[in-house]
Amino acid sequence: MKAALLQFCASDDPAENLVTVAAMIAEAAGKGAEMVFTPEVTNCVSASRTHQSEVLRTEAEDATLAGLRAAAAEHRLWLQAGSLALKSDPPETRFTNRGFLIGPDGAIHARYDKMHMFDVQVSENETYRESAGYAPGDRAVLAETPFGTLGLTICYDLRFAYLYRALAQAGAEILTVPSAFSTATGPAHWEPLLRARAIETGAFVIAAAQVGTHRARRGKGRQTYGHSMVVSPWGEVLLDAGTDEGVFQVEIDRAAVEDARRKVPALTHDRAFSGP
Ligand SMILES: O=C(O)CNC(=O)[C@H](CS)NC(=O)CCC(=O)C(=O)O
Repeated sequence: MKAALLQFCASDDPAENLVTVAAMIAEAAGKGAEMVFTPEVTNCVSASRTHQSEVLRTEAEDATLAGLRAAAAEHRLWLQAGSLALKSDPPETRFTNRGFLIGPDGAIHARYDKMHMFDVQVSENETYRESAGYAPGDRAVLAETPFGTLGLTICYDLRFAYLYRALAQAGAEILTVPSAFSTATGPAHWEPLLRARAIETGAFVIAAAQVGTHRARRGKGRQTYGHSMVVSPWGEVLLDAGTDEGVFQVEIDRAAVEDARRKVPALTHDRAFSGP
């Protein structure tokens, strides 16, 4: 499968971001991509809840989702919208951080709501309270494609290894981790966590990421780490996109999953244990 990861720097303006991402999807299609992966919060990177309340929409009314479905259908490719920030259906007043798998028919084949909320203080002046703005999901999601079974996760989920193990044991061959990783944690944590998840599960890890200093009309701008990555089931880094924006292509051969799991069948060696 020819995979294309889109790495870019979304602003807090969904209309502008849709123009950017639609052009990148067309570029990927022109290069022969069969499946395209976009980062977390493809539609809007914003630290202002007031601003988000104004520009975000429910899934049914979201123009980015409609635009991505149209692009997938136009170019006849599979598209993973890493996530979109959406308004939730009432009575939930917080937003939802939701990933989508869209088929070449333009239909939505799967949805995943991010489960783990980034509530951390990474430094004296850098605090995140994702759970104040977003309602977490509570369901792990597998999705079938002609190129293999996907296990859908998002960003901070990456730190919860048992989620990836559960997805792989349930059949995932490709684990996706669309992200907007912080520049405080990225340098030390991003690559080793992605490689560990691939090695532990014998699955491909595909992580399209936001990058750069995000322009914001309202509230503080944010910085993200970039380094969109693809890791093989053996743990090798097949792609590290660095900090440039662009379309990055990688060939994914699902036979590598079987090969890695035949050599090291750790996924079948779990032991029940008592304590601690
Ligand atoms: O806030 C939004 O609109 C969308 N959500 C995000 O960007 C989230 C929460 S701030 N980012 C992460 O999970 C980064 C995790 C991370 O950097 C780590 O685990 O170290």
